[in-house]
Amino acid sequence: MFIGIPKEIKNNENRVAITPAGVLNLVESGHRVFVETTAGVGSGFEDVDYQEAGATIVPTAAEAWDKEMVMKVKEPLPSEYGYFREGLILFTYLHLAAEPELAQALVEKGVISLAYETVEADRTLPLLTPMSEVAGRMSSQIGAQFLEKSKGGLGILLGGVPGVKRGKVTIIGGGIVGTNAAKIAMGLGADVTIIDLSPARLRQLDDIFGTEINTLMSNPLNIAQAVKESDLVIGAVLIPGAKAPKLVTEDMVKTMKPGSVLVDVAIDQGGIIETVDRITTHDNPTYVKHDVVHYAVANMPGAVPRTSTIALTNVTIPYALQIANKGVSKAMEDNPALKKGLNTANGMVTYEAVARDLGYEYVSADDALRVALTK
Ligand SMILES: NC(=O)C1=CN([C@@H]2O[C@H](COP(=O)(O)OP(=O)(O)OC[C@H]3O[C@@H](n4cnc5c(N)ncnc54)[C@H](O)[C@@H]3O)[C@@H](O)[C@H]2O)C=CC1
Ligand SMILES: CC(=O)C(=O)O
Repeated sequence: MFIGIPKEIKNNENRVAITPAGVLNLVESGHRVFVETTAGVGSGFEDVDYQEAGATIVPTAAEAWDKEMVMKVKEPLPSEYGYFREGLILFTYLHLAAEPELAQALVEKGVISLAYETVEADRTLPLLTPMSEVAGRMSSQIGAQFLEKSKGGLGILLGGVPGVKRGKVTIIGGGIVGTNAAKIAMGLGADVTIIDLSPARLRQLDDIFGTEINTLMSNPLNIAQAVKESDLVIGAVLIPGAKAPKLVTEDMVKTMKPGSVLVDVAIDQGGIIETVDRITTHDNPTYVKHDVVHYAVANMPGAVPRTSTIALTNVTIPYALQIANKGVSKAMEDNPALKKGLNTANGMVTYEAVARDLGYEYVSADDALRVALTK
């Protein structure tokens, strides 16, 4: 199979969808990889590194996009929709429930799109996990920074010092992002509370962290109380594929101390905080509303591209190899985890939560692919 790797164009997105080691893997299996020039530079990989691994460097995005399968990191931006065409296999993060225009373009053009974030194996999301680990760890670091006075924050140190109270951090959603946010916030010495909807998950968190953290059941009363008392709130909820529920209301935000900080990591699925009304960028990451600092960057791992690119491609390449070796239909037939990744095919929406949230008819992956075979 011919596989194209365009350079990422989102603001400050320095990750790339493949490393030279990944190229070698694909080339050794008989495939050809076409990498847009300088695509890897932000992650520390030069064109020559890819060439030595067996890739062909192409001078333009168009020459990466015209291959049978395109691998990316972030969801395509409107300027890339022109590259879509019937039968193109697109393997990347998509977050379609929060990206209706992108969903429409993929459907209209008949793209076979597989979203990293909905590939699901044994109730885990293996292609989301490493980036959630990165973003979770970053969220506490970032929150701590924006609590500094010069950054618009309250002017507190999360760990306090002897004789001075520690800062309070509330993490809503105790999955991968939440657990990693808690590790770093606890390491900084903060007083940490995790809120989750799943009693089983709260029990696991209690087993992991012991009495060092507080766990709370997710309900509007507990969230309101915790948000009011917190210096930093981190949004880390996910309902796979679906638009994130608004769990922190504007009224709750108004009860926070001026200079408190909200980091809505779940912004890539639309965000869980009502006052997060825009996606921010690494160039301009925050805005202030009701005197509270809001951070809503949808590609947080893009700020640490070397770590993130390697972590991401460690998990994506084995799936890309299955698609390239067997063809997309057989690869999905053999691997139900990959089939869960299918979001659109042949003009149909094949992920139920995306179809429901965006108002499309849901067609199962099997039915959508059957239509393709009879075309
Ligand atoms: N902004 C960024 O750069 C990045 C954002 N993310 C996003 O972070 C979000 C979280 O991802 P993960 O931690 O990997 O998901 P996860 O599936 O590991 O964890 C989600 C948690 O939310 C909990 N939950 C569901 N409904 C809830 C509710 N009503 N109240 C409280 N908890 C609830 C679940 O029980 C689960 O423990 C996703 O939207 C993901 O796409 C991930 C990486 C980077
Ligand atoms: C998960 C995601 O969208 C990211 O890492 O940017």
